Amino acid sequence: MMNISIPPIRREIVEQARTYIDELTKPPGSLGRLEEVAAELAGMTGELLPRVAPPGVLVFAADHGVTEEGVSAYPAEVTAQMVHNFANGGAAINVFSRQIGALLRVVDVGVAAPIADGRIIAKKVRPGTNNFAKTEAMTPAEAEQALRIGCEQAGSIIAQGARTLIVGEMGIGNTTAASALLATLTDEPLERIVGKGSGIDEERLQHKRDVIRRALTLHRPDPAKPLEWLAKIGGLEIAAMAGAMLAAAERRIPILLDGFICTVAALVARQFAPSVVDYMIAGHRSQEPGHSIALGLLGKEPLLDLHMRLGEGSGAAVAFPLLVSAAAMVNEMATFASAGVSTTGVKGEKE
Ligand SMILES: Cc1cc2ncn([C@H]3O[C@H](COP(=O)(O)O)[C@@H](O)[C@H]3O)c2cc1C
Ligand SMILES: O=C(O)c1cccnc1
Repeated sequence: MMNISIPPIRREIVEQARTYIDELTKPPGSLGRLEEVAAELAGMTGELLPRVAPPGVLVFAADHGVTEEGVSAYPAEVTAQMVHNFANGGAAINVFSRQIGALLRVVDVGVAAPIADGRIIAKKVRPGTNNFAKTEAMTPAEAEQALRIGCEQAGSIIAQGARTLIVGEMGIGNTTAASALLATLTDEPLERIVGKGSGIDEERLQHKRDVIRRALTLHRPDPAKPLEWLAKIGGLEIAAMAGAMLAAAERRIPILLDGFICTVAALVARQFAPSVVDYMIAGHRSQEPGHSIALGLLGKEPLLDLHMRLGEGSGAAVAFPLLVSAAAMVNEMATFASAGVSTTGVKGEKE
């Protein structure tokens, strides 16, 4: 098994940051959630004055055998087609990555079709998973290999200078895998967990739930055995995403979460090392209904709710400028003392 060692959050730095933030030239608490985010970033990085840029964006791509059950609005070929689109810079995550000055890498961990493009990192564990409605998606060894690839890619983008990690995905059918994983972590019924993903109609949605129900009955997956759990009903990109998050937390690098699939990958990471959650900030709330359930399990309140439902890391990338604002506030604002601003309000009216 993997050897994961995550340092604890620096609680004393969180406290120091809170005290310092109250000394900045503003009524205490008036920058709201940004103040909390700044203190959290300080505790994660161990720096009273944290820096979050540049962000590193890792997009992991893989295919899902379960697509043969007709669970997505799009054919499985779209995964490979979108990988080429990523290489050419034309996808949403390319646009938002450029906007935020991110280091962006796209990694093939299991696309079914051959990808021969020097701009895509070639780490194919296998060409897509098996249909988990019929058999195990992959072997535990393959799940572990994908996890390790995620770890390595995060380690390398961080070594390249990334100070925040955003993890995205591309994989037609992956809302089915993510929903199946989530269903084993909660008592919520499939009616509340499983959504329309890329946009299926009501009839196909019923079918998607049936497929997941069948798979859960077949495999009886146990999240307490995370590699087997991932192997039975997971996905290669989901495993790689979880691995990347674990590696970021090991290096005190804040993780900015994207939507449904990313948040389920965060829950997967937690099954390997619970304290990884301390290094996560939820970027946004996706429209996929299971996302709110997954966020609830993680205990995270998202920064944004823009009615997005894309994945790729897009929601996290759009939320990233809020981390920049939080860090800039502590790095650049004057204190009452340095600016010569009076801290004493009218008696009884301060705060
Ligand atoms: C063109 C296109 C671009 C995407 N980018 C992300 N996804 C998102 O949709 C897929 C999951 O939805 P489902 O489980 O319904 O297949 C994933 O690839 C996810 O990243 C896309 C989907 C499409 C069609
Ligand atoms: O929230 C997500 O990550 C998501 C939702 C729908 C389709 N693909 C991804």
